Amino acid sequence: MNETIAAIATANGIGSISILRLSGDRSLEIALKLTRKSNLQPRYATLASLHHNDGTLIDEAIVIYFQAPRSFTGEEVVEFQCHGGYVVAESLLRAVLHEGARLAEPGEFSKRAFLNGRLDLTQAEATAALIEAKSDDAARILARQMKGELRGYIEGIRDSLLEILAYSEVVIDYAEEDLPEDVVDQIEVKLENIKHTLSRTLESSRRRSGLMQGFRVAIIGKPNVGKSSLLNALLDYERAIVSDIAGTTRDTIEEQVRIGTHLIRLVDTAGIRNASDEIERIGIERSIAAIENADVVIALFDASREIDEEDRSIIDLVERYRSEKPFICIVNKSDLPQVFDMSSIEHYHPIRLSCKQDTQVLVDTLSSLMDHENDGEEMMLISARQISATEGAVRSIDEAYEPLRDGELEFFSFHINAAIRYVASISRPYELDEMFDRMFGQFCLGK
Ligand SMILES: Nc1nc2c(c(=O)[nH]1)N(C=O)[C@@H](CNc1ccc(C(=O)N[C@@H](CCC(=O)O)C(=O)O)cc1)CN2
Ligand SMILES: Nc1nc2c(ncn2[C@@H]2O[C@H](COP(=O)(O)OP(=O)(O)OP(=O)(O)O)[C@@H](O)[C@H]2O)c(=O)[nH]1
Ligand SMILES: [K+]
Ligand SMILES: [Mg+2]
Repeated sequence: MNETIAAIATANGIGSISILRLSGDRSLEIALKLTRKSNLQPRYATLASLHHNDGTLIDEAIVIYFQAPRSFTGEEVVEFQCHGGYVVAESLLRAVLHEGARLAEPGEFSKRAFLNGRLDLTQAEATAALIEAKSDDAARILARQMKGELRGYIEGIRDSLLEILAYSEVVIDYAEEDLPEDVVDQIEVKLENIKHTLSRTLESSRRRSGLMQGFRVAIIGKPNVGKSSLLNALLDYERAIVSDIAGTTRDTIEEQVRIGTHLIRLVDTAGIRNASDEIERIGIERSIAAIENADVVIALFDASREIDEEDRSIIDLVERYRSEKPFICIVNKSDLPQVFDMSSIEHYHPIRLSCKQDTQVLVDTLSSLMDHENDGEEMMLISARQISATEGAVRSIDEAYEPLRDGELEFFSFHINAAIRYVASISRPYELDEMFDRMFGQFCLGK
């Protein structure tokens, strides 16, 4: 008999309804006691009065019984939908604890669902992330992963690697001779495909990492072009200090803002200046760091001043990095007399605007750029854990080629085994049995 766990599943605070969940062997028994009913029909919403042991009425609530294994955790589950607020659900919780349930640890319902094979780790991670998602884009991908999209992808790769490993193990154990040349070629092609798939996933996950935490948009430009003014305009409040003194912003400022359905992390940097002294040099380095850490870069120029050396060092940076990431060139202060020579940046398709008046044109540009970034339906890894495991798998596959060609199948198996473990760790642990099932199932070795 396992322990029956209980928790209030809804947020703490005033709301019309709260849900309390029970999971474990004694869930039904406890529910029957509180409802004073003789039975609860599985998966039916039943209106019932709930009572404490001493007969005090707790609430009138909706009760739903999920009979094992057809429940979220795979165990016996009962849900109570009671009245909200601070008191009722707490009182109900005390009642179920009194009947022998214990308070669940954080994540314990999901842990049980995982241990009972209802969820794999990608689904558990996606569920946790979905609850914290900050944008529609992230939520869309996470909802699909919660339903098993990434799980299916990982299982497919695990299966292909397992097939290769099982084959290698059979040859090691039972074949007298080396692998024929064409078989080596075939295995190599299969490995190459797997590696290619994983590498593409890694690449697109890194490229689109902004989806989860918000796209980082860095604003660079020489002093006084209006970087902080632009940040404030996009945020719609006076976050950064703005003044006509060059070098007002000394440290990097970062703030989140929603643009359309997207979440953006805006980064205001110190103005880039020619490296005449130590402090200014640090300013340049900070801007380069900002570019390198950004998903999108806004390069800002000042329409009311002549183009100068400082602008040129910005243009140099645009030129240097623009093949690596999207740049948006903005010529600010369009409300003032226009002095800036546009021809020097014409081929970057600059946008003219005034931070003092209207930044909508930039908002639209950013919005369509983000829409475009999210187009890809490629598989996406959502955590550092998943990424490092995938990198490990690619590394292990790389190390497997040489022993395969040299006919050293023990070493080959060793590396494929490592690759499987890496891939498996993303979803659910690998068990040796799976390989044996493959080996004996597929190759009919005796009976
Ligand atoms: N009231 C309530 N709402 C909820 C949840 C919950 O646990 N309770 N969920 C909690 O996260 C989410 C829904 N996820 C769920 C996933 C599986 C099962 C479930 O009973 N699965 C069974 C039966 C499947 C079926 O009948 O189609 C199973 O997998 O065997 C329930 C909820 C969001 N909304
Ligand atoms: N007329 C006009 N003035 C602007 C506009 N945008 C910014 N300014 C002014 O330009 C000056 C510099 O603005 P900041 O936002 O501090 O410029 P910055 O690029 O952050 O400057 P540093 O942090 O010193 O590098 C301030 O006096 C702003 O009021 C604009 O669109 N039109
Ligand atoms: K300034
Ligand atoms: Mg500033």
